Amino acid sequence: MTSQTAPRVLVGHGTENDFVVLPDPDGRVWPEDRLDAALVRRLCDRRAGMGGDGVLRVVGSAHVPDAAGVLGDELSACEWFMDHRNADGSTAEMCGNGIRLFLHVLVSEGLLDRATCEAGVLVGTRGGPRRVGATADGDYWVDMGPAREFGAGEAEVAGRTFAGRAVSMGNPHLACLTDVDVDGLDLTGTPRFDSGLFPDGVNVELVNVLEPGAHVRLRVVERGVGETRSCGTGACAAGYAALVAEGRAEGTVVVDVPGGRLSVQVTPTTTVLTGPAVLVSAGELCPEWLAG
Ligand SMILES: N[C@@H](CCC[C@H](N)C(=O)O)C(=O)O
Repeated sequence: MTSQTAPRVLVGHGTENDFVVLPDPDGRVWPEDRLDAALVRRLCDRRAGMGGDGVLRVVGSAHVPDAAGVLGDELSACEWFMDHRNADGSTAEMCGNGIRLFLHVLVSEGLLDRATCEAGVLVGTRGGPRRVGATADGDYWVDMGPAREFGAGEAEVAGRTFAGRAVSMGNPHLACLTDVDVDGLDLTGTPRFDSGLFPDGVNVELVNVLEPGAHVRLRVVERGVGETRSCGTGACAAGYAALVAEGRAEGTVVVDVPGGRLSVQVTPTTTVLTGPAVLVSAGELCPEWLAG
């Protein structure tokens, strides 16, 4: 079979935020009109598809029509582009767990050598270029740039109202520090929020502080997905909010999520997220399923 009839597909996760990964180096396997929102929803379906919180297309930036617009002068510095889709088929500007898995896939698929990966590379995203690299112990880090706070807001979720900070990590977040035990919340519903503050929707983080400015527990309801077991950009927003609550502009915060543990290092100009990336399986999509 050729790649035209049976495209390669991988499944992996970062702290159990899981993704269907589609290698497409020269952009010929999954052009925009083929990988449309309906197919993304089918791929992410946990019963009738591969199953995942989203899709990551691994594509050369030169083959993404709108890459020049988001990467500007740095287009040529970003050989690769993380084309991220949420499970509902929508696109997002950034994905902190996904971009670590993206780098892991570049190496495992032989598209990037390990030494370059360890040194760190710029990857294009719809939120702009992000530097990503590997740690000596096999984890991955990504520099998201500074957390940008743009107001205060509220979300109604689990029958309660939570107040939080509106924070952009490239994508929008409402990071709510709360004394309500987040482990006891039913997060199956859709959060209500101020669409004036968040015209493009929002990811809602509910955060218990375990150690002020140093350690938090997080649950998250993601835009375009629902509750997930982890959100890397959400962890960054939560880490930033936990530090600001202590009057600090920098520090390192351990973020426990249902799917594991992440580390977030904040300075006024950078937010470095570190955590694992795990590949679970690799194979081919069945042409019969694709045609269905
Ligand atoms: N899980 C991701 C974020 C994915 C995008 C998000 N749902 C959005 O729409 O902004 C992460 O690890 O950051």
